Amino acid sequence: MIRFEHVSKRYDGGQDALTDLSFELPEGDFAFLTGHSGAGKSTLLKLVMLMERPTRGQVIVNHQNLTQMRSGQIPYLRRHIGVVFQNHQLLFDRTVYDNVALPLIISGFQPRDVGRRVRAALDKVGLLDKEKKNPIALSGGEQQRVGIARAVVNKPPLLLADEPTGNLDPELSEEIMGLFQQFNDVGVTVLIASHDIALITRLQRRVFGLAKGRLVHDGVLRRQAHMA
Ligand SMILES: Nc1ncnc2c1ncn2[C@@H]1O[C@H](COP(=O)(O)OP(=O)(O)OP(=O)(O)O)[C@@H](O)[C@H]1O
Repeated sequence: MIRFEHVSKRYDGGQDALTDLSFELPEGDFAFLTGHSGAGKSTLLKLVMLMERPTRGQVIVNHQNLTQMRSGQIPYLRRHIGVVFQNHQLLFDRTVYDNVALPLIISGFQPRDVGRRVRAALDKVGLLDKEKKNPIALSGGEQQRVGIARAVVNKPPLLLADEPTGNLDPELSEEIMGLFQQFNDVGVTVLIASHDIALITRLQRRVFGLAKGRLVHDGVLRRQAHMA
């Protein structure tokens, strides 16, 4: 689903954010991306979404080589990628329903299909009864679940998340991870950037570790390693 081949990224006037990065995340996999602040996690996710372009190397997403993709094709690529952010970027002057509906309206869905899909997405994250509320009236965990519903409402085959549990306590973080696992169980490929080593170690999934823009770990983190 995602393949990086010798990818480097240098921002204008900056140092290398990523250096000679190669890895593959097959369709249907679930993996974490971890590393210190500034290691390059967000940059990697931005390259997958084509919010940034690599300085060198190839990025292949969903069978498409992004290096050759023209700007006009980017909205089509993004339609197949759901993204969840730490601060969930919800619109606080709209209802929960409107927030989740937004990607469908942008994609030109018919109103009848919008309603059906929005409710299906809210149902999956357990918020069907909150559709008329303003997100400001919801707890942090519920707001994050609205962000997840919005990310999956288009039924994307790939779900990316950048620190999705950054503001949540351990119990809510587990709940949110449980939701990502449910989407993975039905075939969605999931890649989550997170600092939360304790949570990542508990979940025993594949972990890509970045340090100073280089891949320094690829595999499940052993519990003993975390305890040491
Ligand atoms: N738009 C930008 N312009 C210049 N440099 C940038 C830009 N975005 C990121 N960087 C630099 O690239 C490096 C990697 O940043 P990135 O945000 O990808 O790291 P990160 O692992 O996501 O960090 P954090 O955990 O703090 O979010 C850092 O040195 C950062 O300062």
